Amino acid sequence: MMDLLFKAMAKSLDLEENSFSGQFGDNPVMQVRFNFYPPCSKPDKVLGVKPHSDRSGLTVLLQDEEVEGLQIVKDERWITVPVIPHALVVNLGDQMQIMSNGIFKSPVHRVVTNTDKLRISVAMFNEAEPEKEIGPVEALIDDNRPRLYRNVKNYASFNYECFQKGKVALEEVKFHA
Ligand SMILES: O=C(O)CCC(=O)C(=O)O
Ligand SMILES: [Fe+2]
Repeated sequence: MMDLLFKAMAKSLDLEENSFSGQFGDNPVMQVRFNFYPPCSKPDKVLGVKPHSDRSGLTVLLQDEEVEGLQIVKDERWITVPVIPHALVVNLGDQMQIMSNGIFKSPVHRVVTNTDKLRISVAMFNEAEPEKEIGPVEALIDDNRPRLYRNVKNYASFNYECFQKGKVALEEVKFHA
């Protein structure tokens, strides 16, 4: 399914259809994380997850059926992603932003807590095979749109290291001529 989606995304930019899907390699990784957010007496001071963009190519998220908490930045404000029963949230991650040379965006998001309800979510992260180098598709680099990112291996673990240190991974992989 992911493969089809990546092929469609490549076609939408007039690219050869394997431009993105080929970069995920023969053994792409699917990581699953179960998130558990207990009630919190100080939601104005404590976040469930601090602001980040996902390290994945693509994330599929099943939110709690009743409790909201996920927020994204839009027009410099935090907007709550509504809970829609039985619906999945599909989010693009950093690896797609890198491969598309910044055309597809990996949005910054966070999770807020609340005083009386616990919240759970399940996130699936589709990532390139770790040892495979990913980078901007050549056809998306030209004089009008210079290369934004360098090629990287093991981006998922690099992103996690940056997150722990309070650094923004996408900034750290910027290309400097
Ligand atoms: O719990 C959520 O709704 C989102 C969690 C999240 O952003 C993540 O696991 O990367
Ligand atoms: Fe996330």
